[in-house]
Amino acid sequence: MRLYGDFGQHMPKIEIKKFNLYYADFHALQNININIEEKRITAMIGPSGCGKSTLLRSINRINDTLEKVYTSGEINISGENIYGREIDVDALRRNVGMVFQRPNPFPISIYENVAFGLKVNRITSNKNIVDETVERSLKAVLLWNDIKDKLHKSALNLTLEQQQRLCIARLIAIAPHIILLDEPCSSLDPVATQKIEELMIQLKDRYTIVVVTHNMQQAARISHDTAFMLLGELIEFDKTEKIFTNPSRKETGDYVSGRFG
Ligand SMILES: Nc1ncnc2c1ncn2[C@@H]1O[C@H](COP(=O)(O)OP(=O)(O)OP(=O)(O)O)[C@@H](O)[C@H]1O
Repeated sequence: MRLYGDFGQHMPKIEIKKFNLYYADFHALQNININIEEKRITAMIGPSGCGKSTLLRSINRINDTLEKVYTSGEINISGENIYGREIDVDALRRNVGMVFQRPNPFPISIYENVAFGLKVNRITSNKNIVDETVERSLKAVLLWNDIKDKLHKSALNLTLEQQQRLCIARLIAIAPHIILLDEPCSSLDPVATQKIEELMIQLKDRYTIVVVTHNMQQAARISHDTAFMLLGELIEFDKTEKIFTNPSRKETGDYVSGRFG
C-alpha cells in the first residue's frame, strides 16, 4: 500500500494525514492517510455509506457547513493544512472546486453562470476579461461550439450533460487547482457519461481531479489511482490497475469483483 512518504521528487498535491471526522458521536472517517498526486485522477470507491463523499467533502471543508461535525488530523494542500487556524475557507473553496451528483446550474443565463464566480469572488468586473474567461472556460469543457450563440439563454434549457459541463466551466472560471467530483455521472445516460469521462481525462492535464464513483468500470477507465473505503476506513490505496487486477487486501478483491457492495 502506498501511503505518505516515498514520493521521490514529487510532493503530493493533497496529503491526508491521520484524518478523522465525526458527525456528532458517529466516527465517519477513521484515521485516513492518503497522498493524492498532482494532475492525476484519483477515484474513491466503496459500498454505500463507507465515507467516500464525506472524505471528498473534507477536501474543501464543505462539511464545515453542517452542525456537529468534528475533525482531527490534517489535510495538506500544497503543503498547507487546510484545517489550520490561518486558513481562508473562501479562498480554499475557490482553489478546490466541487461538482455534485446532479448538475446544479443557477436559474440564470449560461453566460452569467460562468461569470458568477468572478463577480462574487470580486476577481474582476472588467467586461473584456469576463467575456474572455467565459469563452475560455466553456471551451475547456467543450461546450463553447454548441452554445456560443445562446449564451444569454437560461442554463436550465441545456441537457443534463451540458449542465454538468457548465458546472465544471463555472469552477474553471475561477482557476482552481483541484476539482472534486461527487458521482458526476450518476444522473446521466451512458452516452453523456462517456462524454463527461472524456472531459475528465482531458482536464487532468491541468487539474488534480478526485472523483467519487459507484461505477467501478468508470474508476477503472478513467483514474490513475484508486482508494477503496469500507465502513469509514481506507482499506487500500494504490494504482488503479493494481486495485482492479491484483489488490493487496482481500476485502478490495471481493468488492471489485462484485462479491459485495
Ligand atoms: N450530515 C450527516 N450527518 C450524520 N451522518 C452522516 C451525514 N452525512 C453522512 N453521514 C453518515 O456518514 C457515513 C458516510 O456517509 P457518506 O455519504 O460519506 O458515504 P458514501 O460512501 O459517500 O455513501 P454513498 O455512496 O451512499 O453516497 C454514512 O453512515 C452516513 O449515514
